[in-house]
Amino acid sequence: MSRLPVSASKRALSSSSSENGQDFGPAQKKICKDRETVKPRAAATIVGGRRPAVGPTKAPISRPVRAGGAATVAVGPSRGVLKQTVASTVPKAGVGGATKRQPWDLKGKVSDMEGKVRNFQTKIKSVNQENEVLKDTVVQSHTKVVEMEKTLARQRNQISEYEKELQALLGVRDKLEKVSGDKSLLEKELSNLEGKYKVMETLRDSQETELQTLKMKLSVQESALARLQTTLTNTEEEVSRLKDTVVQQKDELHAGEMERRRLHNTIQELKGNIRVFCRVRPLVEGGLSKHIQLPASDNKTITLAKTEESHTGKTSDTQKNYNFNFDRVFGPQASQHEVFEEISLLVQSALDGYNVCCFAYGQTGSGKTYTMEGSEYDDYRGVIPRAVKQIFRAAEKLGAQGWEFTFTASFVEIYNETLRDLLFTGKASKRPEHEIRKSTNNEVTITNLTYQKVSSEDQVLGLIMLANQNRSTAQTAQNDRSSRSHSVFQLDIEGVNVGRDVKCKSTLCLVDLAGSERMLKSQSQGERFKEMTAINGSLSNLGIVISALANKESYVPYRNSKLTYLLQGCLGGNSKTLMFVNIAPEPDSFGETLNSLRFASKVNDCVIGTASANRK
Ligand SMILES: Nc1ncnc2c1ncn2[C@@H]1O[C@H](COP(=O)(O)OP(=O)(O)OP(=O)(O)O)[C@@H](O)[C@H]1O
Repeated sequence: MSRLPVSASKRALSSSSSENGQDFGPAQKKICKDRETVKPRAAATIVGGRRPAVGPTKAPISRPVRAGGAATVAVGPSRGVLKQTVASTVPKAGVGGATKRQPWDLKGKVSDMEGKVRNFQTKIKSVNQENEVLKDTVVQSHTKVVEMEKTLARQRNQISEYEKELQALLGVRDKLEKVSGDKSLLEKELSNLEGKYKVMETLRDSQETELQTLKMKLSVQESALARLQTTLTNTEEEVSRLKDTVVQQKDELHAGEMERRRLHNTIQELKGNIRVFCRVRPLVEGGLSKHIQLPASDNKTITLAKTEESHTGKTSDTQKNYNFNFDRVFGPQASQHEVFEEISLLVQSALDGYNVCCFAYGQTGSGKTYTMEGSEYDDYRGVIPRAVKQIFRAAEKLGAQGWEFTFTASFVEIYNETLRDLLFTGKASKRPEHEIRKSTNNEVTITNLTYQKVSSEDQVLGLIMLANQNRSTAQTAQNDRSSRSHSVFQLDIEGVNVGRDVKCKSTLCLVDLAGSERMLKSQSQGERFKEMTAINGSLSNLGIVISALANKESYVPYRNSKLTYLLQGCLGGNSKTLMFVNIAPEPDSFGETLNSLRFASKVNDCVIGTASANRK
């Protein structure tokens, strides 16, 4: 039998049956009573929280169970209950069929059939009731489903909101993590800063202590300063007095300096504006040969003694003496220092504004270069380096009196009447030619020559070395060239005393002449002859010029040789001249020595006019 809800016709059948209640009698009433009692029993089943033991109830009843709740429980009476109810209403004998009707017992059979019909009707009723209950349950369940869907939708909305919130919270968490990272960094920094702060505090404390100490010192020094200021005021007054004195003394000093120059010059004039010193070189093995005699008591005389053998042998050998007097004669033992002492006064004159010329004359190997240049070792330095040293030292001292000096150096060689710049540093192929020029104010200059400004002794010594290199290069090309050429070192000196408006200008000229030995014309040829002619010409012209100056002749043949032309400014009226005559002591040099001494003696006899300083 179907448990689906009973169709309307069946329900009508059932209700009609019910309306015709008399068909069922008390049994029908019992069923109705049962229906009233069903609900409380179903409710009792709910209390247990378990599905009621209704037995084979199928889909229509069981579906609402999914929702759980009271609807599921209010299923209505179980079939067991119904069966029990029906069974109790049907008389056992008729229904059970235990007793088989006789074929003829039609009445009995009808009665059984009626009993069966009643049973079925009761069942139908019960099912209908059950269906009603189920319908209610379905409606309730549906309502609940709708509510639950709404709830579900709300909850979904809520969940999505929660999810959004969660997303937002995740962002917050990231930020929080970052902030916590920053925080730990800041904490570290803070701890560093705290450490530094502590150090600073310690430092501050120590500095405060130091400050206190300094304040104390300051107050002590302030009182000292006050005392010093008083002293300073007194000292300033004293200084001002002293300054006046210094100015006065400077004036006196300047006057004294001018007086010194005047007296110095007077002494030089008294000594003669041209002086001749004789210097005798030692023999190679040391000492002196017999033919040269230097009286011990006197350092101004030299005697050349010549022994002439008797030709006949009957008479004894005769000795002929040649005596010469000079301003000074230096023996073979004389040191470079001793020699320079004698001419240092002349060097001083150069700074005072007088032209000074110093030259060495003598045969080859007699010691001219040794006298003028010497060697690089201090004790053996010659006239040129010593003069330079003296000049720079004296200039420095005069600086304290307001003098300022400028120095210009040049170094020239005269070989075969040709000029050669010994300070030239360019290529040999580009060596320029030189000419001597005389300006309108009688100043002699050489074209294309190196005029080097110098301000120290070392600088000049460097130039002398350069000149020697240039000379030795030429020497390699021609043997003994240096012996056959004149070398002229010139230092132009310009001084100015700005405060006193005084100027001076002079030239110190130091000359190493070519060897003066004479050669027989028959012995010299070609270049040698030319050289000899040039040397002899220039040296003899030097003698002629000095002699002309001494005799105050109207014409002085300066231009007859390059040497005298170049030395024009340093010879004559406005200059002081010193000549070294160098002597070789070997007996075989006797002739040349005699010639040299004779030449020097002539020069020594000359008195060249009175020198006047080049002052403006
Ligand atoms: N007074 C002296 N004391 C010691 N040695 C000297 C003296 N004079 C010269 N001599 C030495 O004699 C040698 C020749 O001297 P020096 O070269 O100066 O002669 P010189 O006249 O310049 O010759 P030259 O004309 O060839 O240049 C050198 O070795 C030098 O050192």
